[in-house]
Amino acid sequence: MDASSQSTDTTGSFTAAAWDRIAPIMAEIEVLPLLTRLSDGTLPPEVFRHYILQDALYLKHYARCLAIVAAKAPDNAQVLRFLGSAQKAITVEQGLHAGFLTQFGISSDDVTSAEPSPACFAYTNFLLATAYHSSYAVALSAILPCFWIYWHVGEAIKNRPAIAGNAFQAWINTYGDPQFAAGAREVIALTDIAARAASPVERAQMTDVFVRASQYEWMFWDSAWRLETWPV
Ligand SMILES: Cc1ncc(CN)c(N)n1
Repeated sequence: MDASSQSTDTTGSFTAAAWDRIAPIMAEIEVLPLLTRLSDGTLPPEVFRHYILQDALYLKHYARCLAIVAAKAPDNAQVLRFLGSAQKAITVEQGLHAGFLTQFGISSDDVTSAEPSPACFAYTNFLLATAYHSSYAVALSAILPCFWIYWHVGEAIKNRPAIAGNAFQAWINTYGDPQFAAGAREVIALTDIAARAASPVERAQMTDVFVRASQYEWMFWDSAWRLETWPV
């Protein structure tokens, strides 16, 4: 599936070029065992438990990154648009997490006391550092893969034949939901607006952080599949 098949006309835009740049990463994401096994319902529960617990930690930091990016927006209209799409994404995902945490026997104490995996720690720290220290345009580009890649993956899995009794169906429904797609589309559009106002140097930084965040998306799923913990 390419960017345009998701009915966002990004032709010739910054985001279309950025999406092309991550094509090799997307090809690797599409064959990740965690996602293929989630899609056919055969993912071992301990892997999903690890993933969803790490994801709860991730989203806690991600929500703060979104707030920082919103605060950097150049005008009130963009602050409000960005906060709206961020709020939409967080609310949808919080609903999903609440259901899964219960389904997989994870308490709020487990979430509070959990240690981030190396991949989760690296990704969230990269996003927080970029949000704090970079311009609005660069920070926005760093947080975009989180929306866009999940939208892409959710859409691709949703379009496969549904497996009766798939324990992970709610995950597929959330990221395949038109509401999630709408939030992602808005952030893509805002990123293109920011890119048009950015200098060439800033646009190069935007591409760099977009690629780096996409690499971290791959690493996050891969690390959960390996039940990654700190080696020492
Ligand atoms: C690691 C990660 N990346 C992205 C998403 C989708 N917002 C997520 N839930 N978790």
